[in-house]
Amino acid sequence: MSSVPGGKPLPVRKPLPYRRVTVLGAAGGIGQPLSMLLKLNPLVSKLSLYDIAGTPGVATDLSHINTRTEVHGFAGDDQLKDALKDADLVIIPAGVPRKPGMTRDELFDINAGIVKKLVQAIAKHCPFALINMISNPVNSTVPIAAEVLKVEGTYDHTRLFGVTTLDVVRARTFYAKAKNLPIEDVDVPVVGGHAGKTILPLFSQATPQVPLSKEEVEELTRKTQDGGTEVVQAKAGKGSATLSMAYAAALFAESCLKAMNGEPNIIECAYVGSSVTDYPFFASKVELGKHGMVKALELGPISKYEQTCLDEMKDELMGSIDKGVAYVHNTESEKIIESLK
Ligand SMILES: NC(=O)c1ccc[n+]([C@@H]2O[C@H](COP(=O)([O-])OP(=O)(O)OC[C@H]3O[C@@H](n4cnc5c(N)ncnc54)[C@H](O)[C@@H]3O)[C@@H](O)[C@H]2O)c1
Ligand SMILES: O=C(O)C[C@H](O)C(=O)O
Repeated sequence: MSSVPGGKPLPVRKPLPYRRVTVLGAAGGIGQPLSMLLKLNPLVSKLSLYDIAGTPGVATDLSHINTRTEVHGFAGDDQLKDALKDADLVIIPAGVPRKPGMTRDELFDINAGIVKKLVQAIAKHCPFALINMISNPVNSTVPIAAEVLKVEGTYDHTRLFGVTTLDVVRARTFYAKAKNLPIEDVDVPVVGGHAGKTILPLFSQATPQVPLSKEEVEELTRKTQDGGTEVVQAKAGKGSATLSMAYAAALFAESCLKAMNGEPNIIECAYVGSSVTDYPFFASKVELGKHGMVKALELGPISKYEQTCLDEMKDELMGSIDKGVAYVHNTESEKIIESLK
């Protein structure tokens, strides 16, 4: 405590570490509300907002909010380098969203190129930053990012995360509602990946544990798996989940920052390179630390039904991973052939 002469002691706050967060795709449906939540987060000292256009406006708007976070807007290829400079954490919601009737995989052709280019820039300008990948199809965009980082020589699986927090947020909401539980006390791990049947909520490990019939488990699992599609249909051509996703991404980012700042026992579900299963990438609970993932946690005991779901996701999850890896290898080979012409 310090004090002014004759006055009350002034509280002395321990300064928070200086943390820089960059959002790539910040002018979009997720990017804008996510940037606002980050501007409200005292753990974020500097927020760099990047998009192909529109970010100076978003940044100026947010900069008038009286919180400690400094906000800067960057737009276009020429400013990508400055947007990434010294970033501790880069969040990527850049890319196109689904329309009704589409699968996430149908976004691959457009989003793969966007993600590749952005991750190449991260490798160059902030190689030690943690990456939170939101762009779909996450089951492929994370393997794409990993391969790009390998080509650039900066890959470390402990720094690359596919954001699957929205699946956890949905499973918590649906479970709490179905069983009339206090929602703030509820947790449900979600493992696998982030598309259709690769999304596997583990209700057998939900807390608090209340009995669920076979039908209830199947219904809650289906509802969680179809959560994204439900929003896409309700928005009827105007995009996919943006507000709940911004909330989920802000939660995950906050956990990354808390862990970076040395807070212990930070556990989140995320889609990461791990050896928890035979899949090279798999969503599971992970422990976060000062430099990213400390470890991916073992699955633990799961029910027979969950084991069947795990077995059934095999082709889809492996197919999406292989597709992402092949994309980088093919586009890199084409580049070499082109340069030899
Ligand atoms: N992981 C998840 O749980 C989850 C949840 C919801 C949405 N998503 C995905 O997030 C992505 C974004 O969704 P949205 O609703 O915000 O879409 P959107 O179209 O509203 O916004 C995307 C933004 O990305 C920008 N962009 C495009 N190319 C870019 C580039 N090269 N560099 C920087 N920015 C670029 C666009 O200009 C746009 O502002 C989609 O792929 C969507 O499927 C993932
Ligand atoms: O469903 C989508 O296309 C967006 C996102 O992956 C979601 O789960 O809401």
